[in-house]
Amino acid sequence: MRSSTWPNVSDRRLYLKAAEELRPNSGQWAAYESEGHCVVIAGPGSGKTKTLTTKLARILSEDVQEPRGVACITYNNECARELEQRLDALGIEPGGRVFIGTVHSFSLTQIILPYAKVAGMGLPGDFQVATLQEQRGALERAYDRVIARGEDPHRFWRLRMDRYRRSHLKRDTAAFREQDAKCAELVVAYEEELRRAGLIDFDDMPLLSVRALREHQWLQDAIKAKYPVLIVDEYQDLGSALHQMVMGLCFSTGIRLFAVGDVDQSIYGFTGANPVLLERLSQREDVETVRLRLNYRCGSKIVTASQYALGEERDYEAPEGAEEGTVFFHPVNGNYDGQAGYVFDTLIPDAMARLPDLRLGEVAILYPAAWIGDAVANAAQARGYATIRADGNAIYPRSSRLMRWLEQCGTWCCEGWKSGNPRFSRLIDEGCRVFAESLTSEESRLDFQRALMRLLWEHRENAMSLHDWLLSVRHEILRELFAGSRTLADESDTLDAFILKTAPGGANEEMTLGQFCGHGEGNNRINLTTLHSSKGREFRLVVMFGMDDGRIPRPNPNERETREARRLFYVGFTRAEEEIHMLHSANNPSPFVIELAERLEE
Ligand SMILES: Nc1ncnc2c1ncn2[C@@H]1O[C@H](COP(=O)(O)OP(=O)(O)OP(=O)(O)O)[C@@H](O)[C@H]1O
Repeated sequence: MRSSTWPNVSDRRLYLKAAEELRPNSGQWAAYESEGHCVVIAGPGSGKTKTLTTKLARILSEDVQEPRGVACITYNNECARELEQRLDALGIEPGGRVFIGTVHSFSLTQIILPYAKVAGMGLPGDFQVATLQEQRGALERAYDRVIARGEDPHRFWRLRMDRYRRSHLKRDTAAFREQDAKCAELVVAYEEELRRAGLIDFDDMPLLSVRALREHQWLQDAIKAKYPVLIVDEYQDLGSALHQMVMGLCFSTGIRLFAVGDVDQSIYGFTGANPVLLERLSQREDVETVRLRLNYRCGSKIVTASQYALGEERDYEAPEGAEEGTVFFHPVNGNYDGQAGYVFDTLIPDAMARLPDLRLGEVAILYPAAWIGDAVANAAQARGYATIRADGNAIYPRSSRLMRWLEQCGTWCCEGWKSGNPRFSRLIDEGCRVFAESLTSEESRLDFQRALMRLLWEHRENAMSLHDWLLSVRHEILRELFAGSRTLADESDTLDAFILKTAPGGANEEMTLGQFCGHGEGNNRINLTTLHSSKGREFRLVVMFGMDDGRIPRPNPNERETREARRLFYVGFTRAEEEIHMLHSANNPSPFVIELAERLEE
């Protein structure tokens, strides 16, 4: 874990330098200087994350004294990963005094695991986090008990039940019982089935935490003692549970809040997120609200066009002297395989000729759904382009904390041991976080450190079979750590599924350790991801692939779905710095593309 002298002086210099970049922007500077609750609401590329990370560094260095710290909550593991990278550039690593993670992991690691027993959450001492299989079983049993109409409960009820659970935090209200009575019964039965098996699931985590916080003022005080400041990124996408938590922790207990978000980038309504909560927060009198207008990311033409992409007027603009940027349209005939071929045979080579210093790592191809990405990934592979894929069909989920840690360990074996990137101490720190439940004593952490060093040192070979490497790590390091953990069952399944893919006869049997961690290509791989997962990121050149009617928006959308699809289109569009390429079927463009082209024509 991090030593107590952190952040050190050189780190301070890093954030002070970053702060100087905020100074000319009066809004960013006001947020940086804020002393009470502060909410920054602003459009894409306006520096929300930059302001948030610089402010976090300042708070740690100047406001919050050891051993107290700061909790920083964001939407999903991808966003957490992005934040960690940006904080790393300011000399800040998570761990010790800084929590960076999702609302679920905050609830689990900071509230449920330490306090479940004393707060009387009604969980057995050895409760476990349910695997997907266990959740399915609980839903089937609950469905048979209270509905039993012969439908497939996963297909017809899962989403509906999840949304209901997330939007109704209290189980003892008339609204919960009556708004959708059948669903309410199913929720109660499902939660009973889980508890009967000694399990909690993902959605239980914030729900149980909010309930416990509401019931016990001492619990709120305990969280405040550890984290006197709460920082929230992407507030618009965090649902009512987090909002309730913020209301209690910040406005009744006095934890200081620093939150950023953008209602126009709210794209997770289908999971129960509600952008109105952010507006509501900003209207409070005890909150300083800062709005930002400049978009530092996108060229000036792209900033203007982004408002056509959103379909609403905004007063955003690029800073003076910004490049223009260009919007390209590519109507292409044929199926997705053919269109993906066009990207690698024509679009990218042309772009490389126009922008000779463009690196592949600065290019992203975004698509509306992971299965569409398969066509892109296959076309790239067939033409020898290296890619890095971060959607649900990637060969392993990049959002998995364990897999990220393994990637880092692999990088250390390939070149990191020589270059110090990543440092070995970093692997240990992150490993201690992932396996916090098993590594509870100084002695166990030292054993872990020794065993990991021995294993990685003996496996420093880029060309070695990934399968052999994974098996060794699984066997010699992870087996015991998994056994001592109640929360890593899914991570362990993810790893085992990946090990199977790399086994003889598996789809990735040829994969080497070097390929696994991108050795030799470094960051020089084209980024492939869904529009959803592109949130918070930026690239010099963005291709929006599959921008067809029926894909975005989906067929027969209602008004709410159309609005959310439009915001998704806007999120993808605003990832581009210099060039944005709209690729669509020649005879079936999305209505959003048509409107964008018409307005640009005007
Ligand atoms: N004051 C500034 N001066 C120069 N560059 C800046 C400034 N503020 C932000 N930037 C740059 O603008 C880009 C966008 O910043 P950032 O990612 O923080 O924006 P954001 O508001 O979080 O965007 P989004 O909501 O689209 O994810 C980054 O490259 C960042 O370094």
